[in-house]
Formats: sequence, structure tokens, C-alpha cells
Amino acid sequence: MEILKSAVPDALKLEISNSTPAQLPSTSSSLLHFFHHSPLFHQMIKDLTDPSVALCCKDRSAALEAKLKGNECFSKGDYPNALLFYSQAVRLAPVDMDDVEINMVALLYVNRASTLQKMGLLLECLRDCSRALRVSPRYAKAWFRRGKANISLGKFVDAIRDLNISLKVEISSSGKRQIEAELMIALDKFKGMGSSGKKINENQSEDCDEPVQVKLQCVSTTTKGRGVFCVDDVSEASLVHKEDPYAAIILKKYRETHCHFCFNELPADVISCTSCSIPLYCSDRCQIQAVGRKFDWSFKSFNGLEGLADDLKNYMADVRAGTSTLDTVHIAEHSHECQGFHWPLILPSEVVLAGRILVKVIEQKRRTSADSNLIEFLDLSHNYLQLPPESKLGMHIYSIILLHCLQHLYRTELPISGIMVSKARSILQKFLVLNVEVTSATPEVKGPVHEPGNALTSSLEQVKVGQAVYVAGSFFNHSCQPNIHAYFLSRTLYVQSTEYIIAGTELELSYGPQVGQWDCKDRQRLLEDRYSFTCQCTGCSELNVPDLVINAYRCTKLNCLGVILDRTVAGCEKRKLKLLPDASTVYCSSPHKKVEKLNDANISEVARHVLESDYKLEPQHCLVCDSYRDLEASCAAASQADSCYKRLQDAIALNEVQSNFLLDAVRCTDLLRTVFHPYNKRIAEMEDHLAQAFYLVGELQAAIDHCKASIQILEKLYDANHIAIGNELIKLASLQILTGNSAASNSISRITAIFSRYYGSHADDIYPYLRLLKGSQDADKSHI
Ligand SMILES: C[S@@+](CC[C@H](N)C(=O)[O-])C[C@H]1O[C@@H](n2cnc3c(N)ncnc32)[C@H](O)[C@@H]1O
Repeated sequence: MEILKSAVPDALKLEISNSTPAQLPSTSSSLLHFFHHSPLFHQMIKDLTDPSVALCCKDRSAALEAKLKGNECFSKGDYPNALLFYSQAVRLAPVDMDDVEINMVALLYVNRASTLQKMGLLLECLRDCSRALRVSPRYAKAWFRRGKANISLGKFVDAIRDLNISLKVEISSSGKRQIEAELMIALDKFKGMGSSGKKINENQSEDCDEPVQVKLQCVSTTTKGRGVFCVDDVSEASLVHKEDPYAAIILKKYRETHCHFCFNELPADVISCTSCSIPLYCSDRCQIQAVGRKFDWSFKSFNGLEGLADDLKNYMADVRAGTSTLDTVHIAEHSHECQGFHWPLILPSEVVLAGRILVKVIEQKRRTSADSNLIEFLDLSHNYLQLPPESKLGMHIYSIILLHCLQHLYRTELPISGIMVSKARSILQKFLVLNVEVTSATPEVKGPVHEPGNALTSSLEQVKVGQAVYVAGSFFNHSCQPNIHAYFLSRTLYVQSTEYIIAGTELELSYGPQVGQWDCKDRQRLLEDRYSFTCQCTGCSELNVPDLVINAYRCTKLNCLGVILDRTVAGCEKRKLKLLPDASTVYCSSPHKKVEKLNDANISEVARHVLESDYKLEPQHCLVCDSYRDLEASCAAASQADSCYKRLQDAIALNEVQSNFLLDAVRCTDLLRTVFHPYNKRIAEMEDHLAQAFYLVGELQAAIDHCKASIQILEKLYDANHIAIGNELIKLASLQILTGNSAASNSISRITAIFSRYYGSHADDIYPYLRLLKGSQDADKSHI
């Protein structure tokens, strides 16, 4: 990419850097014309699309080598490594590869099934046997292994069927004897215990969500383009929207640990792409949705199975079909990327994602023969002018590469012209704005709630596993004071209301940090850098307490709660005041709200002048009593406290907190209190760290006190039911449980309410730690 970039003539680079949305087709045409005469460009496209130079194709000899290593480990009883090698071999073996007359993939699945059985992973073993049978339905060993797994699972009826089929297809007499012996065991157990008759679901559990009942509409706003509004009142904690992505992609970091389709963690019986050796999937269903069916699994005939009862034939068909049939017509997500250099390895994720969108548009058009207007629908040229010049050139180049790669598949359906390139570029740019980071559930927390490494010292944050584009979800605008919350289960987007929303109000979620988390200027900078827009939300255009106090200094007058701001923050807040006269045009739907906010008792507590004295807002002066503070001297004291704070953080990370450190840290916090406003975020952070440190040295009551002090400040920065408070309460509840403090139950009830406000009925699935907390509360109750 860098080589291609540097090959572009300077004049053309300049033209592209200065281009406006209207000039896009012409700048795209010029670059296209230049690349068409560049051998470097043609070589790059060849590398990306020519299967003969593929980096990622299946590899027979490597598969065989991995299989031998797997066998070696298995015979030594090293099952974890055997599992690793067999999985590697499955990944590398072409579907049509045979090994001594048996399909190699089927054989590897059976070998892995034996390993999984040895490891006690019976459902995984069962799934691998079924996979082997999909490839080789007459594979006696696969039926036999399946029968054994079903015996262990207590599914004797199925076990007897598996073993009967195995007996029918086995040709060697020693093999038949072994099957007969196992069949006897199954029959005996069946007679002795009967069958539960319950069918084991080898695949993932079905989705049984509450339906979304909130009516939404897309309306144009004066400041933020289109937005989503609710038609009726919405109560707090309602599911307002649910959507699967139009296209999604896993982040590079998680390629070996998470499913490339659903983003869930990979199980022990991981499967891979049937055409290339790169993507991994957690289930047959995900594999089919990503790759499609690459070979025919249907029964050709039952030749050689004469005499097999009809119910066994039906059973065979059921086992092979599994639950892998999809109920809806789907478009395979990754199938076009298996040629040449595997695209997701070479191209940036955003470009691959744009490719997936384009493929879906073309495929949908093919199926419905309707004109899809998704590209127009996604157009976001109004942000183009704000893009840095470098990004404009990069996007032009990637759009051209992408279209040429896709043209190998779609030929005339994808004509390449300046206009087409500019549309592809608009999709690429859209991602800068729409990229929704998909999160996967936090790892299961094991052990009692109070164990180190749980709530107090480890993060309960979810991890970002992928990026996705949601068509309807893309219309939600941003607010630093959001009224809805978006979360993900697997790759499905859920949007939940976090407060009561009056009919006709815009539903806004937060793309980045919120009021209370970061100050106004940092929030705005992040949104500008990452999403190229200047935030116009209420948090950035109206005075609010958190923005006034988050970085504020303390008034020098005893007992005065007024804030003292530095020049930068004061400048930011002044800009908000300048917006005031226009407020009624910006928020015309609720002008009364503005008046209410200005009379807010909390604001007058910290900044009375702003409200009462012609919006006076002087830096270095208390906004309530006008007392002066020398901020240079205050900053020096604060930076002294900072180094102490840093040492404490390091000691916590290494779990090497010493008492003298702690004493220093407490002194520093006291010093900070004399400099900063009592609601300043830094004091809350310091209190939180002190809580962790006291916990680590076993002084639990002190830990509780500091945790509470931190929560008290956070309650000034956020509303009392904000998720940030929920996270702190989890720490407090853990400490309270540990000390047998009965207040734990109150904390847990509050946590439950807060988390269900944000995550609805999915809270416990996303944060398994909550289940542990509630469990300990129930255990306490039963004790009483
Ligand atoms: C995901 S889109 C939301 C839908 C968009 N308004 C539209 O008409 O397509 C994000 C874009 O909406 C606009 N936007 C969203 N939130 C905004 C905010 N708080 N202030 C200003 N513009 C905003 C920006 O142009 C941003 O790039």
C-alpha cells in the first residue's frame, strides 16, 4: 500500500487531498487511469486474486505431518497436544483428501473425537463424529465412536442405533466383534436404566429473546443529519432495537481464539473454512453462514445398506443433517476471500468489511433482481471535507484495489469507473463513522466472589472482538449524555433505553466517552479524531455539573463548594454559554428543558455566578464566591501527588503494596483534597486505588471506606444509576460480603437494578460475576 501510495504523482496526490465530495468521481477516475498503467498495481491485484499464489490454501503434506504428531501425542496420553495437532490437521486438510481409502478430514475428525472423549468433552466428541459422518457416511469407526460417546452421555437409544449402523458398515470381523461387545454394553445399560428419551442438542442454544415492541422512526435533525426518534413514550430499561449486522469482521488479535462468524470464544472442537486454512468457527452453523456449503453432503444412495431398517436410515440422515440447515436465505460472508493472498490477512479490516458489504449488495441484487440502493443509502459525503488529506488518498487507493479484487468474481456486475470508486470510497469512509465494536462476554469468573483477581483487581469490561456494520443501527446519533445503551451478544446488536423517554425524543447512544467520564474538550477531540464530526449534543452545548467539576480546583474559602476552572476548561464552558441564545432553535422540541437545566440546583451549588451574574465565567476565580486561586502553585502540588499515585498503581499491578506506600498514598490524597474540588474525578480515582491497595494488604474496612468515598464522588459525576456506579458497587459488594457486612445485600440489589437497566435480561450472561454475587446473597439468606 505504501509503495502504491508513493508511486502516485505529487500533482494527483494534491488534487485528491484538496478534493471535495463533488470532485470525487473525477479524482477517482484520474487515479484509476494512473493505476491502469502501473505494473505494480496489476501485480498486487494478481497476488490478491490468483489461487495459484495463494498463501492460505489447504496443504496436504502439512496436514499429514500434523496428523502424525497428533497420533504420537495421543499414543503417549498427551491429549491436549493431540487435540492441538488434530485441529491443525483438520484446518489444513483439503476436503477431498484421502488417506488409505478413507477421507482424511473424516479420519481426522474421528481421531479428534477420540481425544475429546479421553478429555471428557463428550458433546464436542459427538459433534466431531457427526462431522466425520457428513463427509463419510459409511465410516464405521465414526459410528462406533459416536455410539461410545452416547453411552457415556446416557443416551442409550441413540448409542444402540449408532452401534447397529456401525456393525452394518464395518467389514472386518475383529471390528465387528468390538462393536458387538459395545452394543451389548449399551443394551444392558438401556435395559437397566432405560432411556431418558431426551434429545441432546449438539449445537448452540436457540435465541429466546423478548420481542422488540418500541416503534421508532428516522427523522432529519438540523444539527446531526438523520436520527432515530421514538413514536411513543418508552419506559426505562426497555429493549428498543435488535439487529444482526449487514457485515462484520473479527479483529486480527482474536483470529485464533474467537469464532470468525459469531465472535464467541472457540470451543475445543473448533472447525475451519472448507476452502482455505485461515478462518476458524465455533460450529457448523457459523461455518456455513461464513463459507456456504462447499461440498455435497446429501446421501447419494443407500447402496450396501440393504436390510438396514427404515428408522435407522432416517436416523443416519438426521445425524448427518445436524441442525446445520439455515432457516433463512443467507449470503456466505467469507466465501469470496479464499483466493490469492487471503484478503483479511493483507488488507485492513475496514477494507475487507467494505468488500463484504459490496458482495452482499451484489448477491442480494442477483437474488431479488431488485435495485439495491444501499450504497446511496450509506452515503456520508458531508464528512468528507473533515477527513485528513492522507486518509483521502488511502481511501481512494483501497477502493480501487477492492473493486478490482471483486471484479474477478463479479465481472460485468461490477463495472469499475470513477463513480463506482467514489461510491466504494464512501462506504470505506462510512466505516470510520459506523464501526461498531462488537464485544464478547467476559470470561467466566470462577471461585468465590472475594477471591483476588475477581471484582477488585480485575477488569469487568467486555473485550472488543470485531467490527460490524448495522444498517438501522447506523442511524442512531451520538450524545455524551445518552438515553440508550448499545451492547452485543455474539454479533447481534441490542439497544436498551436507560431512562424514561418521552414520545418524539431522539434516541442517542454514546460513541465514545460520556459526560462524567472525560471532560468536554477531550470528548470532543476524540469524536473529531475518530469520527470526523464536532459534537452538538446537549452535554457539549449546555452547562452540566460533571463538566464543571471533573477537573476543577477547590475554592480557597473554607466550606465553599464553588469550582475554580483553569483557562482551557473555562474556555470550553464559555463556548457552551455562547450557544445559549440559540438553544431554542437547536432543541426546539423541548425549550422548557433548557430553562430547567439552567436553574439546576446542583449547578448553582458549584457555579452560581454563571447563572446569576450575566454568565460570568472567569478562570482561576471561584464561580460561587469569586475567591482567587493561584493555579500554578496548585498544579505543582498536584504533580507531586501524581508521582505517588503512579507508584501506588504500579504496586497494585504487581500485587506488591507495602504499608509505607499506603501511608504516602493516603497523605497524597489528603493533599489532593486541599487542591482539587471535592467532586474532581482524580480524587475518585485515587480513592478507588486506595480501596484496591487496602484490600490487597488485608485491611478490608479501610478498603470499604475508600470504595464508598469513590462512589460518593462518582454519584456527582454521573447519575446514581449509571453503569459506572454499578461497576464501583460490584467492588463494594465484594468487600462487604468478605467482611460479612449485611449492607452487601443492598449493594447487590442496586447492582442488579443498574445492570438490568443497561443489559436487560442479558446482564448475567454478559457478566457472569453478577450471578456469583447474587448466589452469595441467596446463600446468605438461606443461612438466616
Ligand atoms: C452513525 S451516523 C448517524 C446517522 C447520521 N446522522 C446520518 O444522517 O446518517 C454518524 C454521523 O451522524 C452525525 N452525528 C452523530 N451524532 C452527532 C453529534 N452528537 N453531533 C454532531 N453530529 C453528529 C455525524 O455526521 C456523524 O458522522
